[in-house]
Amino acid sequence: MIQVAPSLLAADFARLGEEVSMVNKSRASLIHIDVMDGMFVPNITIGFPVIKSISRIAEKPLDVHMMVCDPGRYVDQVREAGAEIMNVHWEACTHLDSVIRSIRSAGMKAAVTLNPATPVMLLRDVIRDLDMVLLMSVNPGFGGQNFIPNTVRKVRELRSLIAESGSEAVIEIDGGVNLETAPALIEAGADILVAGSYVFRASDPFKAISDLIDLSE
Ligand SMILES: O=C(CO)[C@@H](O)[C@H](O)COP(=O)(O)O
Ligand SMILES: [Fe+2]
Repeated sequence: MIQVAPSLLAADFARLGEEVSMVNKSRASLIHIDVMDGMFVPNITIGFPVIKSISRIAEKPLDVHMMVCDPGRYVDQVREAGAEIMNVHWEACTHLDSVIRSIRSAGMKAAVTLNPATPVMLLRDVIRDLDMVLLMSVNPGFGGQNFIPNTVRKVRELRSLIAESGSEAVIEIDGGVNLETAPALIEAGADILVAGSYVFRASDPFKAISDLIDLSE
């Protein structure tokens, strides 16, 4: 069954506690948190003090998506903030193998994210060391963008790479996910769908999460 990770980027930050409580009570599997530094991507979002506060009330594991330059600098801070999964961009790491090792040594699950223009095959030599691969289905930096259809082909390619290599990595997709774009992703082999605007702009966010999960039944 498909899993859903609501992205808090689309939440109302003035009511962040209530939004996290909503996710706690929903059928979502993870809480997705987008950290942006204004360098790797043009936008700036939230940092460690906010993640720490979220982790105090969150009843689902925190999936922290680091859209920052040289994310290996922050492994200890991400762990101390309460993350279970640390997602780093392939494009932001000069020494990716070493960053993956330090994330796992810190006791977190290691995830690598690929931008839409970054080929799946570039993960061939690290795929067995990953717990998750996140494919961006929009260019990172902002919520509410349109889904890039080529992602579906990348999911299939990644599914084959995982099978051939004997990796246990799960496939997460992020950007423009909704009831129209999700079916092809599920069919292609995605495991987890991140959804921001689709969930938090819905009149009934609980139902929105449930409807996405029910697509895979
Ligand atoms: O990482 C990002 C954007 O860079 C995402 O996690 C967005 O927050 C997804 O938002 P929607 O496209 O679902 O509105
Ligand atoms: Fe994200």
